[in-house]
Amino acid sequence: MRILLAFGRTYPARTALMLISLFLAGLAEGVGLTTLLPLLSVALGDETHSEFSLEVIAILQMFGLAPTVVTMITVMVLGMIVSSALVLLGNRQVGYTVAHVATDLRVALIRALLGSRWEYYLRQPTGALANSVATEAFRASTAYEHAANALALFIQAMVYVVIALFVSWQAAVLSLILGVFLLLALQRLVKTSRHAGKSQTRLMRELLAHLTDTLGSVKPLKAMAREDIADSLLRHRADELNHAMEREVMSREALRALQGPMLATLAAGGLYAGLVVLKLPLSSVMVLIFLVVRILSLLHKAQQRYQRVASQESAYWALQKAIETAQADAEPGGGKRAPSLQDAIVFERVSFSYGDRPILDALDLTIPVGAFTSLVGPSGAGKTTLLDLLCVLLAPQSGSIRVDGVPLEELDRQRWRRLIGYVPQETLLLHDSILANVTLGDPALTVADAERALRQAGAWEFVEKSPEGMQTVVGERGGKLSGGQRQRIVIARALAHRPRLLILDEATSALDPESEAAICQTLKQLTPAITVVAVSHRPALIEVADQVWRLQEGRLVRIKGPRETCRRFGERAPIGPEGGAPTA
Ligand SMILES: Nc1ncnc2c1ncn2[C@@H]1O[C@H](COP(=O)(O)OP(=O)(O)OP(=O)(O)O)[C@@H](O)[C@H]1O
Repeated sequence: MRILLAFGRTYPARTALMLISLFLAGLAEGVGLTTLLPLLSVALGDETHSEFSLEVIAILQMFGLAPTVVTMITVMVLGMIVSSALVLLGNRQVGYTVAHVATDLRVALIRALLGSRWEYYLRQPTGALANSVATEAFRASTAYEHAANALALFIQAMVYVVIALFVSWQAAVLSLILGVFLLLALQRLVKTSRHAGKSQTRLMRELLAHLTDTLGSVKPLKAMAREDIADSLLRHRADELNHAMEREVMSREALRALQGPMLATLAAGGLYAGLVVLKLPLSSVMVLIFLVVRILSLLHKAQQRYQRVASQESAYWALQKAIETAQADAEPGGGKRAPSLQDAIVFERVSFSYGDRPILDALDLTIPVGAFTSLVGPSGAGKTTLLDLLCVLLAPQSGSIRVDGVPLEELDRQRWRRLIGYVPQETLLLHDSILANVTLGDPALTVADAERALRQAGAWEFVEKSPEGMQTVVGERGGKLSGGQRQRIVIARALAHRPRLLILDEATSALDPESEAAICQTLKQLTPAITVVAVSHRPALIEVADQVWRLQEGRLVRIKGPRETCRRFGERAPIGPEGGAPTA
């Protein structure tokens, strides 16, 4: 029941209210039931009342109530009504907490992941994340529900034990011993469920991670008639998951099925012991049998709930671990200074490596504000890495990056990033309208902002012609649009919030030369209001650039850009040939 403690710490008020109402419910039921023995005693016409019956009758008389059958039935029914009302209150708390648990876990995981370092985020399979948000959060919340119910049933069983103690302590002790024996005998089935639950958690993560990857590459798989490979891999994992689920169902049903015969045997044994061995009056034996069977059945139900906890809780711990590891790898806090972007962004002897693999080697670069800077270089040279450093997604191992003389790490990171419009290599669109794809649901952006951005990106012509204009839905990953149209929408997205620094990573690779030339001219016109840094091999982006740098073997060589520009923007001595025709 570690999970209940964990939730108790997170939701102390709710948990306390739940426990108090469930305890009081058990107490109310117990008080109502105390009249059962004298009631039966009166109804069966016992000549001598048991000690317990006499005490109950004395208490009733103390409250001015005559110990008639009607009074005792009324007390019993009232006890049940109060108990049910309190159970409702307790269960309402459980229900509310369950809803909160799922939502809070989802939000905590998403926040932790979005706040984690870029390198950590890259290692997370998106399918596993989707699984955590959907299935694991749900299973974790049901684990809490079952744990709370198990506890409620256990409390109820203990109330009955206390009543049984008053009726006959021997019978109460006997039922407790039998109860513990029953629980221990069936503990193996709980263990099986726990193992099956753990396997389900692991397999579900793997399955969804694999499924997401496969769904992302359905087109080439279908085109090459290779979907059977994906199908068989998915089926293999699904079969394993099925097997784990079957094990869990089997142990759950076995536990449920064993309840009937075990309780019948114990009741028969109790009847025999009470009547023949202990020679108790029939009313006492009936009450005892009722109590023993009720205690055992409550304990058994508590165990069934506990079994469900055992099978579901692994999802909670897996989710909690995912949240904690993401939090442990959180982005270091940025600085407090407001970014200005008036003069230049300067890379000074910047070195970066992934593990022990060097990518950038004491690199120098000046990006003048208001200019159009292009970066070229062979695949894998580290161009995207350089852009990631600029967006503070990565941090250099040595050297410094300064914006108007202020080190990047001293700037307020969020404010710096808000100055950036970023167009990534992959044109990932949401399955939503063009408008939603441009604004990304940002309430600060208007339809007019989206239209302006679409015009700037050269997308307005085809958007206008689309049947529903900006409300046209682009399909899964933008599948209803051409590659070039998708790229233009992604460029519009980067321009919608009026960035001061536009970063383009192979942003025009899917465009035909004419469209590309047109967009490049538009992008060029954005300068000097916007500083543009573009990674590209395409002639058009190189032609419009004020300076072009080639990245090779971790160093930069300038291949275009007048010496005066460099001096004007305070750049150090150029490293390579300058002013020549683009050679990339
Ligand atoms: N997260 C990462 N972890 C480890 N290595 C990485 C990571 N990201 C990139 N690399 C490696 O670093 C090198 C530089 O990658 P980068 O994406 O910056 O190159 P690029 O010049 O942009 O290439 P391309 O033109 O093909 O996009 C590559 O060899 C790549 O394999």
